[in-house]
Amino acid sequence: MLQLSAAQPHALHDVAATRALEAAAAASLPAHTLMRRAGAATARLALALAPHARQIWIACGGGNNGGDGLEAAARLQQAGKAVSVTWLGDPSTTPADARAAWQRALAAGVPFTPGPPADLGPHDLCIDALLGIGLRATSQRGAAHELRALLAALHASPATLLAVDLPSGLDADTGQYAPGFAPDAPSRAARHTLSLLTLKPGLFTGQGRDACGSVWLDDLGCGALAPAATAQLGTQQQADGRQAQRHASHKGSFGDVAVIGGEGLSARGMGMTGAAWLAASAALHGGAGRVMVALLDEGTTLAPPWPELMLRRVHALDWPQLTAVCGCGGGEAVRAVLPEVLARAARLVLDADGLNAVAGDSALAAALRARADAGLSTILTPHPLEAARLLHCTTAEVQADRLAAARALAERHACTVVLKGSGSVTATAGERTIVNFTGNARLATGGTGDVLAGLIGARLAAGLSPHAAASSAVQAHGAAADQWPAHQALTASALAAALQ
Ligand SMILES: NC(=O)C1=CN([C@@H]2O[C@H](COP(=O)(O)OP(=O)(O)OC[C@H]3O[C@@H](n4cnc5c(N)ncnc54)[C@H](OP(=O)(O)O)[C@@H]3O)[C@@H](O)[C@H]2O)[C@@H](O)CC1
Ligand SMILES: [K+]
Repeated sequence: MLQLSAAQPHALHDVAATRALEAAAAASLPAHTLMRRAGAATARLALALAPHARQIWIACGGGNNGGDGLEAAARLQQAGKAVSVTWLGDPSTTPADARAAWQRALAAGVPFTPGPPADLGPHDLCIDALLGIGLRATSQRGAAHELRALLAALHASPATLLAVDLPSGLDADTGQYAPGFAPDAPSRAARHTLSLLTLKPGLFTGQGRDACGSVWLDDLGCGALAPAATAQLGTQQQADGRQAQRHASHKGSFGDVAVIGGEGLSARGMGMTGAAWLAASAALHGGAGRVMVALLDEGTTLAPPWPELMLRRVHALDWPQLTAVCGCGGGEAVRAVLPEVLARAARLVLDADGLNAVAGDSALAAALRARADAGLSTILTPHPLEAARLLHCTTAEVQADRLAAARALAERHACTVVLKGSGSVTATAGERTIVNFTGNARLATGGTGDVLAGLIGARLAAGLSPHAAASSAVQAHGAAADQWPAHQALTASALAAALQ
């Protein structure tokens, strides 16, 4: 068993791949072995998480996820713990593995109760074994009401919560709760999830991170049988331009980045030059050799906030040599320069208002699509609303399946897509989709998206492939936030300066 960290990448398997592994493993092992291992792993983690728990309440559903809970109950009872189980199953209809586990729990003397003990406290433990990967949009046997009542009790309890396989009601593929399953309020209790056999993508994106808390994996001894991963959690740390180059380097060795954005105050009375400066600062601190800034503020001449930055007009950019980061604070002014940017930038990171402009203009969308045919690389960095505009759907539809949305965008525009949000997703056609595991809610502050765009630009300029540049920058950006001192405000400009 291991506790997940961002230190190394992990394979992710969707439900179909996990089911295939489960079938292959079950076929090669004596009956009930997998569930016994699952129950043993759950009991082991329960004892490690709450060694002094006075009470352990296990809520078990009528399927095999409930069977895992029953198996754990038997073991915890044998270990001398005060366990109680609420089981929604029916011995005549429950799957064979779960029925065997129920019999073992009965034989071990586990007490069965209709609901949770009245006085569960913060030092106690609840185990959520209501629903695993067998979640369906609607239940067929009508136990749904009872199940939701037990889930509400788990969510409201002050006790540490350990979810078996995944938090009940969470879709393992998408990271979205099925309707009616999400907690009413964020929990203050500690949360852990013990993923069994495989790690599923839904644990790490959308609502998954908040639902799961700390994630643990036990492959039940079947890791060697695992099929090809369907996605990947995290990525290898990539050497950026500075580390990859030889001692005899010069500023041209690390690539040029040109940030194009920052609508001026005079255009519509809303100055957005800060976004361009932030992206430029991130590119500079992220290792770019030279950083140019082309502000969309015709008529105004501003001194750059750092002397290393070079001001340019868009028409004076040396397109074949540079990586363009376009759109940060671009407002409406970016629309006018996009035809040239899309046609000429050798490498392009398109962000924010650049994406909105493409979403609303079929000629720009066609120009974006044509870049791939011309051998020009492009990375799009939408947040969910921008992705929805590009896909001509709602934000809720994007969030309903973030991996699918990122893949659809990558396919449609023949480029790399970073779909931002909790568990950012990097997708490129023909590459393994990567779900990011770094970052936290402190990044939800103005300007951090501009910083990310600039950092991606620096890595693309340094020669990484679009997929590697995007995924490694997302990981480094999140890691910088994870390492941020608790007592220090996280601002986008400080984040840009702290990038490595
Ligand atoms: N077999 C093995 O060897 C291994 C299996 N493993 C474990 O099995 C888990 C998968 O088990 P599974 O396939 O039985 O599905 P599971 O997650 O228990 O859900 C089915 C139950 O949920 C119910 N239900 C569904 N939707 C509902 C809804 N919307 N609202 C309300 N109820 C709903 C459904 O009720 P029904 O709709 O049939 O009335 C049925 O009772 C997996 O996650 C892992 O933990 C591991 O131990 C590895 C070895
Ligand atoms: K569960």
